[in-house]
Amino acid sequence: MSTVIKGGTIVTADLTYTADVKIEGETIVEIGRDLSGDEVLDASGCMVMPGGIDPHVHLEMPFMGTYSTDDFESGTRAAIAGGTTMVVDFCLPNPGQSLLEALQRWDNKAGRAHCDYSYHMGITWWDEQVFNEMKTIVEDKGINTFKHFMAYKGALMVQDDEMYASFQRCAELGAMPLVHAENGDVVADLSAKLLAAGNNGPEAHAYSRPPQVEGEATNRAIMIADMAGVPLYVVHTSCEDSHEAIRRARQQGKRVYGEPLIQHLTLDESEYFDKDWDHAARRVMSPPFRNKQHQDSLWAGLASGSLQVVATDHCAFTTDQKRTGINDFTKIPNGTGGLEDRLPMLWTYGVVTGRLTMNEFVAVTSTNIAKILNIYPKKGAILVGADADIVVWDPTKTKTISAKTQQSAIDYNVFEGKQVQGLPRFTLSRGTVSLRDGELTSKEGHGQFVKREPYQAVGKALSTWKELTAPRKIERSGIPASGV
Ligand SMILES: NC(=O)NCCC(=O)O
Ligand SMILES: [Zn+2]
Ligand SMILES: [Zn+2]
Repeated sequence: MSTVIKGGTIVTADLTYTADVKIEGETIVEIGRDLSGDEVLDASGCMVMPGGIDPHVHLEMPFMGTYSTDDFESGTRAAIAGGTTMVVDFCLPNPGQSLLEALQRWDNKAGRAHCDYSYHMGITWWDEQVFNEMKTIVEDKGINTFKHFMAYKGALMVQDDEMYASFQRCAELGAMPLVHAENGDVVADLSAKLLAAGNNGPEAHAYSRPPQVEGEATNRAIMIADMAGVPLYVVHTSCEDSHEAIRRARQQGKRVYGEPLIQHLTLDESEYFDKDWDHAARRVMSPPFRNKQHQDSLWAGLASGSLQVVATDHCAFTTDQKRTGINDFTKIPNGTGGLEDRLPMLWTYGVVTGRLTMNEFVAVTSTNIAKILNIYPKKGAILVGADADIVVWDPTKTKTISAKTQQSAIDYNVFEGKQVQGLPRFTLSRGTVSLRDGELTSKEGHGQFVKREPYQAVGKALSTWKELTAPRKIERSGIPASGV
């Protein structure tokens, strides 16, 4: 059975051209003019692009005494509806729990996925068992990224010595560390002071996490990664303070990547000042939304290449779950949704406004992260031999975002009322048409785990340089006799 996507404009991270795309089974087999096949999908007036890859989601995540409400079923259904064909979740062991045991738990949940998926493994505690299991995770389980939380003191947070040890282990294994970069000690202290002063509303969540806590932690993680000789990926980069650290590190030749979220690019801190408690609490996430200057910095980073990826950190809690923190902002579950809206929002606020080109759009929603995750060109590409993960994008199609029509299982949408221009006409997941003329046709359980190989090139370059520049003992002849 073959499918031909006909009459569209192929848009990749570096090329724009007119051609048809032929798919057999799960794979792109031909790109050219006047192709024929068993089924034809009309792409006239549309862009044919690699499906979106969201490298940062938390589906059914155990967090702050509850679980995020979107699971692998509803979350990946939302992904497909918005043109995203792969997500990367975070497997998070409980303190003291084996990484392999945690992985089993995540595998049990992910079997319901509508699109392909992978995991980052969380380093949430540290001892010899974790050190040993990291090797199995990389070499046998196909996971080459390890996440470290520098915030959430008393829960997921790791200390600097643990982070340094884990980063060195990543270097040995050809893996890459990720960081949630906020200074958790400062956040805890600011939170306690705000609460003691009676400042218990959702706006205090933002006050407790100023840009400095993110800038400091980003700098610290970058320096620790440099000393360990590993590349570093900084998740949810929300402000200039963190972006500046990443930009500077890259100018110095360090392999550091930054990931703004669609929420931080398009929503600002005024959301927390809303008189409606629910409105403000629904937008509580870490880091919090920032002001316009920080947003401008993130947009500039995407255009100039100092920031590489736009994600969602989709971690959706219902209003009822948010109300756990009604008298204490530190108990409001942290997280917002966005999986269905990432591509339409970025197209509308990025491409339609001229902040990004179409090719840059593809780069930051798909191709760059495929390269960073070491799955390119299987994913993130319109090339012969690549997986047929494709979005046929209609730039004239519009809608008003509303919780009433969304796939996500929660009862609101942080982008409620936003008019978007640019939506998928078709979404194909490994050759299967999963969204047809805007209607979902995807199947629960279609998604497969994507194995990721260790990093060869960057790992080798960094370890070679590290070895060349390592401190060496100076051999001396004629050492003077001791003066004693
Ligand atoms: N971001 C957020 O507030 N919740 C999800 C967990 C995390 O990424 O920190
Ligand atoms: Zn985080
Ligand atoms: Zn996250």
